[in-house]
Amino acid sequence: MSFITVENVSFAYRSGRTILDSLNLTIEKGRNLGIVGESGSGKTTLLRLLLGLAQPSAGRILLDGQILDTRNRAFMGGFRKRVQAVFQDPYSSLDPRQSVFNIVAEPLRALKVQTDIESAVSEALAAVGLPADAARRYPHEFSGGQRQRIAIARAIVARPDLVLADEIVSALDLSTRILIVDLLKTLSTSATFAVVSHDIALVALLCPDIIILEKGRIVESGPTERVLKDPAHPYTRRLLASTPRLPPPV
Ligand SMILES: Nc1ncnc2c1ncn2[C@@H]1O[C@H](COP(=O)(O)OP(=O)(O)OP(=O)(O)O)[C@@H](O)[C@H]1O
Repeated sequence: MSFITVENVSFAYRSGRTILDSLNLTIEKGRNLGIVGESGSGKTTLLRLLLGLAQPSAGRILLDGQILDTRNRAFMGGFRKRVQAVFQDPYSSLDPRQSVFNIVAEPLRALKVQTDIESAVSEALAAVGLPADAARRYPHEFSGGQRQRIAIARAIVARPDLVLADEIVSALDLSTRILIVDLLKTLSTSATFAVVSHDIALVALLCPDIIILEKGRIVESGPTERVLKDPAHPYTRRLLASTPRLPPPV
């Protein structure tokens, strides 16, 4: 069974315009999903729905067959432990007044996860390649790439099944991007990632499956290798044409 199922999901903000239009997709455990589309196509809005930060205007999202209902507090407690997120900007996403230990420990405390917090934080920091003494320091002492590692440590510390990653390397320089992509590849053995990006090349490195969003609609989806080799939709072809160089197939 799919871990996440999105069934006929539409979404409009209060202003009324439809932002997502009848989306259907599934996320299988162990198969990272790339979500690609131009600016404004609705990628972040879709992630907000998948995170339970907003409720679809129509349709439904299922987690292991159970409806994601943001008003169901009992369900949301378990859901938040299983689905975590990392956002684009490693500068604004970390509270500058909190130590790295407190930042990484936050989901464990908020979700009341029964675990040894000290060792869970050390394990998460080690998993993202940061030294143990990073825990005592503060975000401003770290580079952009290291901050993104801290944000990733926070996302994985409660051992979620799914991590939603929204343009998480776009604020970083090229060499740091490559290191973070390598890290996500390694972490993909223990969590599934849904990766939002403008960058098809990056998605190709990480995600066996892809959806292409245009103006809130999925215009193409399937195995990334197939979509890249033989794009069926003109919008996908345009996106591919604007990608300078593609890596070898996944
Ligand atoms: N809070 C909001 N109220 C009204 N409209 C919004 C709101 N947030 C986003 N939108 C609109 O929803 C559409 C989709 O935005 P979204 O951020 O999901 O796109 P995106 O594909 O993630 O874009 P980008 O790549 O630039 O981040 C845009 O037209 C945007 O203007």
